[in-house]
Amino acid sequence: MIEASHLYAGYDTYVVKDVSFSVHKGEMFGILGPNGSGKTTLLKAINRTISNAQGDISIEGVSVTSLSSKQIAQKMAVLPQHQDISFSFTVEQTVLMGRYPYQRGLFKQWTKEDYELVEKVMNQTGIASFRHQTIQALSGGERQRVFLAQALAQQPDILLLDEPTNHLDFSYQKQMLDALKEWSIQEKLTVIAIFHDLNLASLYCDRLLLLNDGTIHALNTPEEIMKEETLQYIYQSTIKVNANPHLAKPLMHVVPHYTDIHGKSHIERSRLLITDQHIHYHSPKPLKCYSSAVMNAGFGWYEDFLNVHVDKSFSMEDPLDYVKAYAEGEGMPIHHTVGMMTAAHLKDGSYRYRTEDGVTLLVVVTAGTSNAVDVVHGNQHVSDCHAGTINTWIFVDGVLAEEAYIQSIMTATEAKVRALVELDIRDAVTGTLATGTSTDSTLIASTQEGKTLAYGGPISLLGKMIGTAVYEATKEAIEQYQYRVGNSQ
Ligand SMILES: Nc1ncnc2c1ncn2[C@@H]1O[C@H](COP(=O)(O)OP(=O)(O)OP(=O)(O)O)[C@@H](O)[C@H]1O
Repeated sequence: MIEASHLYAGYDTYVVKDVSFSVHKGEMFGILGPNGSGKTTLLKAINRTISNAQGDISIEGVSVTSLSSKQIAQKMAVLPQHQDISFSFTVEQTVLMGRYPYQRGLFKQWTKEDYELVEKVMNQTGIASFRHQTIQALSGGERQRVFLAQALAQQPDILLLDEPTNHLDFSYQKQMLDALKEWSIQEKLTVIAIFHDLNLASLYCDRLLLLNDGTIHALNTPEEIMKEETLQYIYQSTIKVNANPHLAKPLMHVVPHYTDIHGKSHIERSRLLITDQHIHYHSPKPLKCYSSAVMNAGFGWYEDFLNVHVDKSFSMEDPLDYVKAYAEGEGMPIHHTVGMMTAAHLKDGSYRYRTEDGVTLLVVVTAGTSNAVDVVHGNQHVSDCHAGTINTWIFVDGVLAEEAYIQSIMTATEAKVRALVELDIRDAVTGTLATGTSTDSTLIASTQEGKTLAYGGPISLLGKMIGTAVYEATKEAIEQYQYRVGNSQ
């Protein structure tokens, strides 16, 4: 364990003021803070490379003031922010310098162990292939890795890093942090690193120290530190915090503030195209969409929304490939397009387009009810996917909160069920009232511009609009479907 108590450090005046903390063995500890908040000065104070410093640093209970500089170097290695490269040593020679703290005797020579260790760290940092090149002939990122190798060759218990991913491309940032994390877990290396990237710090560090104007503003786990209010206060900037979709970690993103040259986007009826083969809605700007579509389901931003007609006998083995190929054939880029499919006749589909109280809504429903299911008796059905389905699209001109997306889908589902019940649609297996079909799909997409819509429940403005529009459109689409089926018998 390394302990810093009541550290003061600076130049003409103290920049770091009364900073105390401890870092456990094998911990990965991040130091964050705005430019000029004192991060580098704090690192120098820990490493005792600043003259104007007060307070104590102890390693495993032993104060560093009682250790020689060689002893400190055996315990602690540093990767500074900027490296002096006025010399022209080769990569291998530079890494070997990390072994100086271990040299003994009058005739200082490198041992077999030194060379073996240097070989190991050069391989770990991916620099062995250019071992004979001079350090000056390397790129900024390559040099960064050479100096990391040098620090590792020191075999320290504690590694201090000032912006270790500076100069590194995306792939090497990940490689370096993965390696540091691995060493901290496997070899109990204690890592204390300065970060500017909030996401990398949160992903890799066990705890974070947030420095502001030379003092500790917060010291806690990434989950506790990464609060929107804290970050906005410290960085004086709008930073949004969401859940990382892959890990139980916060995900930070800046919200840019500039005038969009494309202007505002609106939901417009004229952008909806209905043919026998497909229904297509195109938005000139991406809409924030949440869907259970075949192609590009989940949350995302999309410009094209596609509902493709397939024959009732369509084999459901590979619906995604089919929708992808169809979208590409129509010139709709896959990464821009949400795609669904249905066996319903698209011309029987129904839509509602209306504006109320500054909010515009477009609802599009296609319906076939041959696979109608009573959700209460789903267990009496065999698991089999058919293309007869009710697809519900909801487009909103407004700023929807995340809960409004979920509530809107609940409201739309309740409105759909109401239409099915009123039309006495029955589950063919159980004979009971159906609540949907076996493969219904829904999407809700919003411009995220205009009026803020915090809720989508049945008596909110948005919920009221969705409730009636989905009910009416579903009822009309099913009636048209029934009329067609009745006439074809
Ligand atoms: N050698 C120096 N002499 C005098 N003042 C200095 C020196 N180095 C840094 N400072 C001042 O100390 C303050 C803290 O600097 P420091 O480099 O510790 O901040 P930092 O948080 O690491 O900043 P950055 O994020 O920009 O790297 C700054 O106001 C800086 O101008």
